[in-house]
Amino acid sequence: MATHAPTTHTKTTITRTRTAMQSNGPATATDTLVIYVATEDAPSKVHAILVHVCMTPQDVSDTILACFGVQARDTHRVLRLTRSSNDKIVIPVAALTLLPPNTLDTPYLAVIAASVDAALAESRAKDRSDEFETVYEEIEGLKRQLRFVKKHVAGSDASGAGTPAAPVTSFRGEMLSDEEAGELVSNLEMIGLEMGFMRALQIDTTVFRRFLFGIKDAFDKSPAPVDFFQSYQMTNAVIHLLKSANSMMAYGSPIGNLVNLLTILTYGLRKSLSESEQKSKLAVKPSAKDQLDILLSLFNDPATNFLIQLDDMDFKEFKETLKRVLLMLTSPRSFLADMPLPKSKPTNGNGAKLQKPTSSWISIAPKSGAGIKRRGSLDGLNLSKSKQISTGAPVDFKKSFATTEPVVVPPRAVSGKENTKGPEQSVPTVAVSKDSPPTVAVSKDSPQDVPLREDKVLRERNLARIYEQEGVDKELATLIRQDMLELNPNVRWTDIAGNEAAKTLLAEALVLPAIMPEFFKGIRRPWRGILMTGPPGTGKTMLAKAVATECGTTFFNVSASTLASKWRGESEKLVRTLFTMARIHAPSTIFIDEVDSVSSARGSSSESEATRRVKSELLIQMDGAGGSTTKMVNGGEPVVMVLAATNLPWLLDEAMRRRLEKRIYIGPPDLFGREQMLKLCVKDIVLAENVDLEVVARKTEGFSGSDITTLCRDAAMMKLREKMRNLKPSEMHALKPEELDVPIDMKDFEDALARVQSSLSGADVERYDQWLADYGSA
Ligand SMILES: Nc1ncnc2c1ncn2[C@@H]1O[C@H](COP(=O)(O)OP(=O)(O)OP(=O)(O)O)[C@@H](O)[C@H]1O
Repeated sequence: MATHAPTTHTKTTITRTRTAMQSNGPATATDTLVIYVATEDAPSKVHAILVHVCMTPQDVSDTILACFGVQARDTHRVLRLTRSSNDKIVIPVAALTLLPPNTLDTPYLAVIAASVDAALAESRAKDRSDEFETVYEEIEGLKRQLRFVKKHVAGSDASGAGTPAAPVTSFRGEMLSDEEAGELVSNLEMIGLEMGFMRALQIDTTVFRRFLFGIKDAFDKSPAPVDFFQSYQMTNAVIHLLKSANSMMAYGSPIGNLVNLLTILTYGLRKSLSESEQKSKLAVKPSAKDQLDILLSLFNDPATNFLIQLDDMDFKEFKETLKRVLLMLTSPRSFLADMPLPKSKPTNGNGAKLQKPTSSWISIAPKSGAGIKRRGSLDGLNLSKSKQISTGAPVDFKKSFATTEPVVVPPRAVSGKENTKGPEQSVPTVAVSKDSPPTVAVSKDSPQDVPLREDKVLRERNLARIYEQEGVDKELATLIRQDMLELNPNVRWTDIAGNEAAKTLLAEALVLPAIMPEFFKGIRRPWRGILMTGPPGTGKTMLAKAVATECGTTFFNVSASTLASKWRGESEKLVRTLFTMARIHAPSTIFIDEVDSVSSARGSSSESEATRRVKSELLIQMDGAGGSTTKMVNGGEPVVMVLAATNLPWLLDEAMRRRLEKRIYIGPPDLFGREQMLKLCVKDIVLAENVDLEVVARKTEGFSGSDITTLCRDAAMMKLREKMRNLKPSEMHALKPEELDVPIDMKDFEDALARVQSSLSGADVERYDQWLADYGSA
C-alpha cells in the first residue's frame, strides 16, 4: 500500500510543544509526547493526539517504543500495549480501566491513543444490550479516529508486515488545523474523562457509560427550558472540572464528590420537576458569589454532616461556579486575589446549620423530615484519602435519577472527617521503638485524613501555570526537578541502623506539621530548619532520604556546594526558585547536604562573593521573607522545612545556625546500633554457624555505619578472593555461581577487622561533643 504523506496545515495548537521524537537531544522530564494518528476515512490527514507532559525521559522513550516500535511489552506496570495482527496498537479495555487514577496526569504514562476495536469487541461480548450499543456509538466513531497508522506518519509499509516504525525523527508535526485539533482532543477527552469521572465515582466503566449517555439522552428528550446544548455544556463543565483539576488526584478530595453529587442532584431534580416548576425555579438566579460561598463552606468545614439540596439550578452560573472552584484548586493565588476566603468557618459539631445562603440555590443543613433519605450507596462517593480504594457498591444512577428525593450525603462524605474536635484534642504521636520504624499513630478521634495537599491537585498541566504565576523560571524549574526533586529515594526507617532518637525527632518534626498544619501554629510552629551533624558516614544522608520516603513530603535534595558553584551567577535565583517550588509543592522538605560549604562564617577564607550571595538568599528564604503568596487549599501557609547536614558544624555561620533551630547529632552507632547495622549488611549473604555478630559488634567500637558496611563487604569478599587467587581468567569464567556462594565465617570477619579501621578518631568525636555542648538542641 502506498504511503500517504500527511497534509500540512500551517496552524496547529498541539504541535507547538516539543516532542521527544522530534527533538535531537535527550528527552527531558517536561517533554510532551505527541503521537500522530490518521483516520481511515481521511488517511491523508494526520491528526495529532497529544499524550502527556512530564514523563521521565525513560517514560518517553519507552512509550514511543511501545507505540511505534510495536513491541508487545508491559509499559510501566500500567498499560499493556499489544500488537494486533494488523499492526494496530490495542489498549484492551481492561487495561484502560486498570489505569491508576493519576495516569493521565503523572509521570507514568498517558498514552490514550489507540484503536478501540478490541475494547469494543471485548465489551460487546460481555454486554449485548441495545443500550450498550448506544453507549458505544460514540466510541465507534472514535475508533476510526484513534487508530494508529504509523504507515502514514512514519512512512513504513502500510500492511504493517514489515519493519517497525521508522525512527521517530521522521515524524512531522505541523499538520493540524485548530478545528481538527479541537475535535480530536475533545473526543479524546471524552474517553479520558470518562475514565476520570468513573473513578471519581468508583463505579465500573459500563455503569459509568450508561450514566453519561443516560444523562445525555434524558436531556435530549427533556421538555425543560434548558436545552440540550446547555445541559451538555454542563456535563462537559463537570467533566472539564474533573479533568482540569486533575481530578484523578482531586477525587481524593471533596471536590470530586461535590461535583458528582451536584450532577446527580441536578439531573434528579430536573427529572422530578414539572415544566412550570422548572421555569419558576430557573427564574431564581443566585449570584455566583452565593454559590461560591456555599462551596467554600463545604470545602472549609472539615467536620460537618452535609446535606446538599439543590433547589434550583442555573447552568451558566453553575458553570461559572465550577470554574471558580477549579481555579481555587488549581491556582489558589489568583483565586484568592479575586475572591478572599470567607473569614469565619462555619462551626458545626452535630448538625447545626452552616451559613445559610441568601439564595435558594443550594441549602446546606442536615434537614430531617420528608423527602430526605440516606442512601448508603453514596458512601462510595466518599473518596477521601483513607478510603480511596473503597469498594462500596456502585451507585445506581438510574435509581437515583428516578427518585424525587434529594440525595443526602452521608456523614464524612465530603470531608471525610467526622467530628469537630480540634487537633488539640487528638494530636497524632510518633512512636519509634528500637525494633520498628516510627509510625504516626492517629488517635481514634483525630481527623484521619491528611489535609488536602496542593501538590496532589496541582499536577503537571496546572503546574506550568502555577509556576508562571509564581514567577518560577521555567528552565530553573526543570533543572530543579531533574537534579533535586527526589520522588522516591526508597530508603526506609528500617534500613537505617540505630539513630532511633534522630528518627523519632525527624518524624515528629517533619511528619506532623505536614499532616496537621493547623495545629502547628504560633508557639507550635514547625522548626524552620533542622541540622543533622556528625562524623562522615554515620547515616545523615540516609536519614534524609528516609524522611523523603516515609514522610510523604515533597523532597528536594540539594548539595550546598552545587548551589554555590554550578550555578554561579544564577545561584541566588536558583535558591529562590527552589523555595518557591517547595512552597508550591508543599508540604516539602529541602535537604541541604554539606550546608557548611555555603554557609561558612562571614569573612572566613572560604567565603567567596558567590557563596555570600547564596547564603544571604538562603537565609532570606528560610525566614520566609521571600515567600511566595502561595496558599494551601485550606488557606494555611505551605509547610516547607529545611533539613541540613554537615560534618563541620563549627564552620557554620551564626545566622544559619540560628535558623537551623533544631540541631541533632548523628554519631557512630552504639553497640546495639552496630549489631543492627551488621545484620542489615549481611542480610543477603549466607553466614556460617560460627558467626557471632554481637562479638563483631563489640570489636567495632568507634566504627561509623559506613565503616561497618566496608567491613562486611570485605568479609563477604574473603572467600571469593581465596577462590580466585590461583585461577586463570578462563578458569574464573568457568566457575559456577554456587561454587562462589560459600558461607562467610567468623575468620572472614576477623581478617576483615584486621584490614578495616574506624575512620573516626576520638578527637573528632570530642570536637562534636564540644560543639553540641555549646550549640546542640536535641
Ligand atoms: N545508620 C546506618 N544504617 C545503615 N547504613 C548506614 C548507616 N550509617 C551509614 N550507613 C552506610 O554508610 C553509607 C554512607 O552513609 P551516609 O551517606 O548516609 O552518611 P553521611 O553521614 O551522610 O556521610 P557524609 O557526611 O560523608 O555525607 C550509606 O550508604 C550506608 O551504606
